[in-house]
This record gives sequence, structure tokens and C-alpha cells, in this order.
Amino acid sequence: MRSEIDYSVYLVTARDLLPVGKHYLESLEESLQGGVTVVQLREKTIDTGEFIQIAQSTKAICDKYNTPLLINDRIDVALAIDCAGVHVGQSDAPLAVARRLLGPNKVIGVSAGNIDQAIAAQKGGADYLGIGAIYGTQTKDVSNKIMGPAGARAVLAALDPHSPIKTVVIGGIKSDNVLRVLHGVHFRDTKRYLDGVAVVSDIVSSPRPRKATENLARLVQAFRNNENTKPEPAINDIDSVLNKVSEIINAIPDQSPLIQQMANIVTANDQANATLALGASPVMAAVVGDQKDLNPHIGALLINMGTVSDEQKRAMLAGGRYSNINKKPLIFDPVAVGATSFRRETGKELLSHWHPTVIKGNAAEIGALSGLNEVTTKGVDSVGPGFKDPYLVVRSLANRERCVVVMTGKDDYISDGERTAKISNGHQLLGQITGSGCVTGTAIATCCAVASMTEGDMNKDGKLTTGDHFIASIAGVLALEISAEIASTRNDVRGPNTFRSAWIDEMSNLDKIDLSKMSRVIVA
Ligand SMILES: Cc1ncc(COP(=O)(O)OP(=O)(O)O)c(N)n1
Ligand SMILES: Cc1ncsc1CCOP(=O)(O)O
Repeated sequence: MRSEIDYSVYLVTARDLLPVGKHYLESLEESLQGGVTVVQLREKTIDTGEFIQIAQSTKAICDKYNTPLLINDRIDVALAIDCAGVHVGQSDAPLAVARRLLGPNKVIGVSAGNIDQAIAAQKGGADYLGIGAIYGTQTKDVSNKIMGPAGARAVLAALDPHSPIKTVVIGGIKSDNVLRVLHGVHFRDTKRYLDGVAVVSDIVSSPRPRKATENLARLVQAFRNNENTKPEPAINDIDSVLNKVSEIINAIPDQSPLIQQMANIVTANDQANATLALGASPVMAAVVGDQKDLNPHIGALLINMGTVSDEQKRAMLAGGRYSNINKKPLIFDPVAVGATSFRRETGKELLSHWHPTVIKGNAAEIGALSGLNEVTTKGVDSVGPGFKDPYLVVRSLANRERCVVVMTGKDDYISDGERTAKISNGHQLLGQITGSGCVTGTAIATCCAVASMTEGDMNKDGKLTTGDHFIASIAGVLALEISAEIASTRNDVRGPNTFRSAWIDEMSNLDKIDLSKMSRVIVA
């Protein structure tokens, strides 16, 4: 009988990565005590005799904890010690040969670095796939093979949903990014969930492998609990939505969140002043060295690609990563992401390193991220009348990226994948000043910070952030567009530049306004 394996926390061994003074079997036993559910013995340089010896002592400890053992590459060693099975890579014994030698009762896992390899392994009868490398790692040179969570998500989506094959991801997975990986790989539309995460250095290099494993196991379990918990019915009737919007906007001065912004050189000043006018505090920190210390203190981080440089990109990678670790809302404004290959690559790299809470862009930017070319870009601006079905565009991207998507334009469309809103507020003067979209990002980040600070959540361990960011995004857009409408009626506004000052002034008067009377919002 082939053993039923729990792949949740899959340890791949590496004796060369043990901390100085830590014995291999001691580390292995501690990791099993911490909750490793399956072990793969991976040895690359030793002779067959020594391999068999180490495999026997590894199996003795795995047996003590009732944990299956697989052998990397070497079918002969697996047969010699009669363990649960093997893991083979693309340049190892072919799956059909491994199956013939091992028989029907042994487990065979196959590495899959792309969709074709995954489908071939599935058709060939592999028991599970090791999908990767997700990220770079010092354990092995995978520099040409990094696929990011989005690459693994594409592999999962391509598999036959009825096949019994199991899946794990591997490569650079650690307790500080495992939630981000799980959220990024799991695609709502595929019926397929990851069965586990395969880890080498996060466990093996730790002086406390038991603790390291417990951390990983807790996060994997928390993610699953969260996925399996039926969410509270989402607020979607318009009165409740607008009540919540007012609550969020009115709470900004009380909470006074610190809003970190990696802004662009054109609009940073307006963004900082808008943050103050809304009742929050701006901090414009965009160098790598600031990110770790600053992140625990912020309410939200806004990453705006407007004038992104190589140095700023490194800060964006780090800041976003810390935001996921510290469960801070992360708002991504992919300015002109489709305009050049540098921007396309940067957008892709950022989204593969961290998981945004909200993506906000104009039609061309949302189209570029969605892989659609129905709407094109001219510099930072969108060209033409927009998408035929904007609801579908935002809903699909929100589902794919598992975040809120805000598409700004004459009408704005906002979706969290389930609920979709259309906002028809605003004023044409907003289109005559530079950076009104960037300032919208500021307002969304501010409202998301408040939503996250004011809403407790029992299931927060498995989440990357808490709060209803769909409603917070509506609040951010309404705050800006209604202040623009009010500013446009002022006698002292004579054109775009006087409008700009009046607009920022009016952001600080929103508590005096009955937003529900001025809002033109539909929620579907
Ligand atoms: C679970 C898991 N997935 C992938 C691999 C990589 O295996 P392979 O491609 O054979 O590379 P090496 O491990 O031999 O370097 C794995 N070992 N485990
Ligand atoms: C064996 C292997 N195959 C793809 S990445 C990898 C190593 C993963 O190591 P780590 O978990 O330390 O990043």
C-alpha cells in the first residue's frame, strides 16, 4: 500500500547547512518534534555505502515519529532501506523508470519548474509535484529557475482538477514569507490547494529547528483555518457601505496613522500634504535602510512606481516584504507599468516578492497587469474610452491577485473579487492637474490603515492584513473625489492650480459633510 503522506511541512535535509556544533540526527529529531510531516534525505556528494548508512539512521528516527521518509534522486538507496519513496528531478531517472523499479506501492515525487513538466508528471502518475524554485536560495543555484508565487499559481491552475496529484512548493520559503507564498499561490478559481511547503535552510540552518518548524507549521495551519472559515457576510448593501465609509473617514484624525509612502518626485509634496489634510501623518521613506525599523510603526505603506529607480526598487522590495511580515496594508500604484520593459519587469518582480492589499491604477495600468491590451498607455496616462466590461476586468484581477483592485477613470471600479463597486464622483479639474491618481493612492492607503487598525479579527494569524479593504478603498476614492467636487465650487478657484490647493484644503473638512448625500456609488 502506498502511504498517505501529509505534505504540510516537508523537510528536505542538508547536512552541510547545519549550524556549527549541531549534529544532523539531533537536528532532524528536533524538527520532527516541531511538526515536520515528511522528510526527504538529500545527499549530493557521498558514496553509496555512506548514503545507505545515513538513510538507515534517518529512517530509524523518522519511524520513531511515524513520519515517512523519501530519498532524493537515488532509487537504489530507497529500495535498500525500504522507505516510503523517492523524489526525482528532471535530470534524474525518468518517472516511468522509477515507477518500474519501485513498483506501485512507493511514493514518487517529481520536480516541476514549469507547466509542461508539471502536466507530464501528472500524466505519468507522479504522486506529488515539487514546484519551484519560488524564490532564490543559497541552498542551491536556482538563478534561472525562479518562478515566484505567480509561476506556481499558473502550474496549479494548469493541472487537472480531478487528478489526485499533490503539490508542494520549494525554494526560499521561510516563516517570514510562507503566508505571502500561500496567499499568492492559492488561486480562488482553481479548485486546487497546495498540500504543503518544502523547506531546507529555514529549518536545517536554525540552531533551534524545533522552534523553526513549529513556526512554519503554525502559519501553514493558520492559513488553512482561514481559508476554511466561512467569512462573516461581507457588507454590501449601499447604506451599510456608506456608513462604514463615513466611520473610516471620520476616524482618521483619531487614529492618526503614519502613512509611509514611496512616492514619485513629481507628486510627493501633494501626497504628503493630502495625508496631513486627511488627518494622518506622512513619512516619505524610500531607502532600503529605513524599511525594517520603520515598518512596525506605520499604519500602511503606499508603493508608487511613478519615478522608480534601481535604488527605490530595492527599497520597495524590502518595504513590501516587511509590510507582509508585520501585517500592514500594502497599497501598490503601478504607475505606467505597461509603458516600458523596465516597468513591466519591475511590476512583475515587486508582485512576486510581496502581496499587495490593494492595487490601484488607471485602465492602462490595470490592463497591463491583467495581460490585456484593450486599453493602451501614453506615458503615465490611459488612452481611449476604457474597457468594454470594466466590472469583469477588476473582478478578474482581484481574484487572480487575491487583493482589492481599484481602477480609476471617469468612473472608478473597485473589486475584491466578490463585491464590485462603481463610483461616479469626481470633477474634470482632477484630470487637469498632475498626480491626482497618486494622491488617490495616498487616500486609499490612509483609509486602509484605519480599517486595519480599527477592525479586530479572530483569524488574523492566517491573513496578511486585517480590515475590510474593499470598503476602505471606496472611502479613499470618495474622500478625494468629494473634496474635489466641493473645491471646484469655491469662488477662489480660478483654474487647475488654485483648484489643487482648494482640493487639499477641502480634504480636511470631510467630517463636516454628509458623505452619503454626495456619494454616487453602486455596489454589485
Ligand atoms: C520537494 C522537492 N521539490 C523539488 C526538489 C528539487 O529536486 P531536483 O530537481 O532533483 O533537484 P535536487 O534536489 O536534486 O538538487 C526537491 N529536492 N524536493
Ligand atoms: C532543493 C531545491 N530545489 C529547488 S529550490 C531547492 C532548495 C530550497 O532550499 P531552501 O528551502 O533553503 O531555500
